[in-house]
This record gives sequence, C-alpha cells and structure tokens, in this order.
Amino acid sequence: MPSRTAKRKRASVDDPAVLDEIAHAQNEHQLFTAWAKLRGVEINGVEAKSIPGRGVGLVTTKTLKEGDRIIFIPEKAMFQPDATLLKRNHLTAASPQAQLAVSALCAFEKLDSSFFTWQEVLPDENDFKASMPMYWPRELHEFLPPAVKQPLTRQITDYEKDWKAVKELCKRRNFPEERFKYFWMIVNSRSFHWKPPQNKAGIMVMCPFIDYLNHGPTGSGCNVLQNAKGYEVLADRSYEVGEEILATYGAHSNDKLLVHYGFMNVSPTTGSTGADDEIRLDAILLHNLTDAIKDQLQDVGFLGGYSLSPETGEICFKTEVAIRATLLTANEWEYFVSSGEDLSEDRTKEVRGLVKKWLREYRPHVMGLIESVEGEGEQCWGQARELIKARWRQIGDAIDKFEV
Ligand SMILES: C[S@@+](CC[C@H](N)C(=O)[O-])C[C@H]1O[C@@H](n2cnc3c(N)ncnc32)[C@H](O)[C@@H]1O
Repeated sequence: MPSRTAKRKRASVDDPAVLDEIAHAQNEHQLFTAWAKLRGVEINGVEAKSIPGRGVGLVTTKTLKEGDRIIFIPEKAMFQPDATLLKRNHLTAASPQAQLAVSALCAFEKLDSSFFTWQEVLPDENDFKASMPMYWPRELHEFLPPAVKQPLTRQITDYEKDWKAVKELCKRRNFPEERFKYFWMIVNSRSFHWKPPQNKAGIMVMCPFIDYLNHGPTGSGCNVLQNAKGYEVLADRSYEVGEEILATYGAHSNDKLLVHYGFMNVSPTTGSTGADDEIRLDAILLHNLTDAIKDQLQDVGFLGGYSLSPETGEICFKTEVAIRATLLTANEWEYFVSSGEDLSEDRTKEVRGLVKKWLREYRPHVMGLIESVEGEGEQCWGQARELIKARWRQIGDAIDKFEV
C-alpha cells in the first residue's frame, strides 16, 4: 500500500501548500508552477528561472541524486487535441500538429480560458519573430545556408497544408491566421508524443511545466520517459543546487535546431557547436560532381546527404563514397561502396585533399554571405540577421579547421 507521504505528493484543489504558493507567487512562473501542481503535475527540487540567452529553464532548488524523479506529468495533466471539436469540424484527418494547434488555439483564446496562467508563461509572437526562420521575411530566407533552407521549405509546406485544413474553422471563430500560426509554432517547439495506454493511437500533446526544459546535446540531458500513466523526468546524474536541468530534443544539427526551435547549440566557453552538429556539404559536392557521377550515385542511393562533423573533422560515409566516385575505377569504387574499404591502398588522404580544395573554393562564398547579411537593406530583423551570420560563421570555422 502506498504510504501517506507518497499519496500527499499529488496536490489537490484545496491543498493548503499549493494554495499558499498561489497566494505568495511573485511572478507568472511561480503562479503557473502552482497551477500545474493543481492539475496533478509532481515537481521535485526544480523551479523555473530565466537563463540568459535561453528564455526560461528549470534550475535545481536542492541537490539531486541520479535516478531521482524530478517531474511527473500524469495523462490527465496533458493538454490533448479536442476530439469533439475535431470531429465536428471534420478535422480528424488533419495532421497531428494541426489538430493540437487548433485545439490549443480554441481553448487558450476563449475569454474565460482556464489556460490563461499557462499562456502567460509561453513565448509571445515577438519572441517567435526574432528567432524562428518561418517568421522571417522571404528576402532574409535567401541568405540562409542551403541546409537551413531545406528543412525550412518543408516546414513552410507543412504549415500551409495545416492552415488550409483549419482555415474555415478559424474564419468561423474569428481567429486570424497569425493566431493559428502562433499556436502551430508553440506546438512545434514544445509538444510531446503521447501513446495512451490500451493501444489507442498516438497523439501529440502539450505537457505543462515539463515544457520549460531547455535542450542540451546528446548525453547532457536528464531522462524523459513515458510510462503507462504519464511522462516522468529522472535525474541522469547528481546535481548541485542552482544547476540547470536540460533534456535532449534529439541529436539535431544547428540547422535543424534553428528551423524547429529558433536557437543553435554553442558552448559558451569553447564556442564548439557540439557532437550533434554537422555541416552539410551537399551544395559544395553537388556543384563539383559531374552529371554522370551524380547518376552513378543516384543509382546506389548515395546522391546527397553529405556532411562534415565540425567537432571531429570527420566526413560521413556518403561523402567518402561520392568523392571516391571521382577518383577510382568502377571496380575499385564498387568494392568501396560494398565493403567501406579501399581495394588496394588507402585513398583517404586523397579524398580529404579534394574535400579540402572544394571547401577552400567555397570559403569566399561564406564570407560574401556574411557581408551581404550585414550590408544593404533595413537594419530591422536584427536578431534574425545575427542568427544567420552566426550559422555562416560556424560553417566558415569548420572549413578553416578542416585538415587533410
Ligand atoms: C520547450 S521550450 C523550453 C522553454 C523555453 N526556454 C521558455 O522560455 O519557455 C523550447 C524553446 O526554448 C529555447 N531553448 C531551448 N533550449 C535552448 C538552448 N540550449 N539554447 C537557447 N535556447 C534554447 C528555444 O527558444 C526553444 O524554442
């Protein structure tokens, strides 16, 4: 039988401790934390705090041991798509993101919304305009590296399809497109996948409080696990008081982090962009490969998807294959494709030498782009311009560091 203390951990509407927290809340984050507890969220030893350059994040208020449960979000505390609304408006076939975004829009924007306290701690449209490429004007998109443009184009296509699906409902309820777009972006940057028990279909949900967790690269985040009752966050190591707790959103490159979350991973001490980052080489390689070689690569599924790790200086296997296609005989090349090894002597140096030559030839283009982002045009969209320049500088640094 669970002990009384264990039972008391979950707050109820008349929990005096939580009511006291509400009465003494000094800011919107403390109020929201108490509100989340009333919805059933369990919080152990962390609080929401401003983190320079990261908005708000979760910081420990006591020492924690590895494996300690820091947060628990029961299913009932999650914000889920509104099945009735979706059915009535024939939106059950819309994308999971559209379903959750339009449900959140309708629930959060109601005059008597019970989500007001949550809304108060979410980023606003201006935050998104400053950081999310989807919000930037098309003229600025032109300056983005190709590896950012690619997921951005996909994101815009997905968004447009979702807007088309919900447009009628939004019109009927007098929600301008900007409000749907805002909730679409909220869902994009802070939702979770939830697989309800009893084999029901998986859905996208929003989880109050857990969505304060900022991202850390692979290996630096706490453990966010799903069980039959909800989501829990466990300490991945021991923590001292005042440390930020991170979660890993995925092993994403800075290109993807920028498009989907509006930031890039950079170590404040070393400037390193971390082991998850990669510099895409497609634009460079595809510019230099002949059409015949491209056809050859296409046949074996190796056309595109080339990358360089800025952390280790390694080039990916696809790049190795593509460059070897220009250097080896058909027999030697096929042997490498199937075994990952050179048939006779090791050609790695030659391969890297050619990559270095092509990277050097591309370098002035990087400089030129940094200068043109700075140059002409109005100086509005300042933060957007800084982000674009920062990514080009990271690409430039990786090129400069590349050794044969
Ligand atoms: C799930 S929310 C995390 C909470 C958020 N910081 C806030 O203030 O509400 C995700 C957003 O947090 C910010 N973020 C997360 N991790 C970050 C990091 N490592 N560096 C900078 N910003 C980060 C980005 O704006 C991202 O879109």
